[in-house]
Amino acid sequence: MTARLLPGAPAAAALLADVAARAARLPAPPRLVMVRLGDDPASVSYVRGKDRQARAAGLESTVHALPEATTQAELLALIAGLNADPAVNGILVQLPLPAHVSEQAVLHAIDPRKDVDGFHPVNVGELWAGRPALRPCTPAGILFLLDHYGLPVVGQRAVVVGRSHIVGRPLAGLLLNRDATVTVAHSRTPDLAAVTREADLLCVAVGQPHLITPGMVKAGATVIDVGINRVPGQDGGKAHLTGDVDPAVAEVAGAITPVPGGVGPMTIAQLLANTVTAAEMQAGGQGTR
Ligand SMILES: NC(=O)C1=CN([C@@H]2O[C@H](COP(=O)(O)OP(=O)(O)OC[C@H]3O[C@@H](n4cnc5c(N)ncnc54)[C@H](OP(=O)(O)O)[C@@H]3O)[C@@H](O)[C@H]2O)C=CC1
Ligand SMILES: Nc1nc(=O)c2c([nH]1)NC[C@@H]1CN(c3ccc(C(=O)N[C@@H](CCC(=O)O)C(=O)O)cc3)C=[N+]21
Repeated sequence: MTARLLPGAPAAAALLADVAARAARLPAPPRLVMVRLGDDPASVSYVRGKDRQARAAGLESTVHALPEATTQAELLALIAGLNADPAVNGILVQLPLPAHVSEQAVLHAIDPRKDVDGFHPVNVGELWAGRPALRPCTPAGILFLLDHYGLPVVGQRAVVVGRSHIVGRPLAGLLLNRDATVTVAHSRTPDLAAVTREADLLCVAVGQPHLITPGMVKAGATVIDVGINRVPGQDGGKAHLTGDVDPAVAEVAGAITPVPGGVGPMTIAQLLANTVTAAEMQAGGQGTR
């Protein structure tokens, strides 16, 4: 059997159509402001992609590209200004930050109502309490993708490999809120294969190329590959992106997301959806999901 492929593009297009329709109903186009420090090529490229897609969806987007040497106090002052500006609906500070800036201090400083990454402790708490709030983009995008393809979540044995604050933990929370039975595995999990083989729904967010091999996957399972690993080309060929899941897993799984072109596009679409949700909330509507 070869697994059904789950490309992100059609699901992202469906989400973006909804984003554009909701944005058009607001009194003014929602405004997203992104901040990045330094010139890490991956960060530059991600922020550029988000900026371009935001404009394409009818949102306003501003990027503050600050020098690597920006102090924490300067960054906090910028965030305070954005928090106070009623024309700004969503604020994203691209991670990772340089070592001299405390990620925690920055994430705590963003107004939770403008926190389109869903990383502020208030939004983290609301997620784990199962209450509406802004949700982290990659996990929320994964749930949208599963729903788009009609894949079940309720009652599924879900295994999340990875427990980061940006993917693994919030994904586990969202799956739990949707009535999956959730296990979270990590680098200290003994016999990872025994755990992953239990999964009907296996989500992998580790950052190790091809960590998950066919023998670690239950026949027919749905496999969500979050990993984005840049591997050097062979014999001077071009570098390319590959996931945390060995492509041979497609011979065992029932359905699988590609890398690139799987979860990545969902993350960006969900960021724009969160920006519209934030604008709706600030306009006094309900709008959290
Ligand atoms: N497609 C998308 O939109 C996005 C993709 N990514 C990609 O997803 C991957 C993960 O990102 P992120 O969550 O930020 O990564 P982190 O490095 O923050 O976390 C990695 C997690 O994997 C665990 N881990 C490491 N090695 C193993 C192992 N051998 N077995 C089991 N668990 C292991 C770690 O465990 P421990 O906690 O014990 O150290 C940790 O919890 C990366 O490739 C990243 O580029 C990230 C964000 C968005
Ligand atoms: N505050 C903050 N919020 C984030 O959401 C955030 C962050 N910081 N720091 C880095 C990670 C990573 N991340 C990705 C988003 C899109 C793709 C994506 O679109 N990937 C394409 C490929 C892109 C390429 O070609 O490089 C794909 O998978 O098809 C990947 C990774 C968001 N992150």
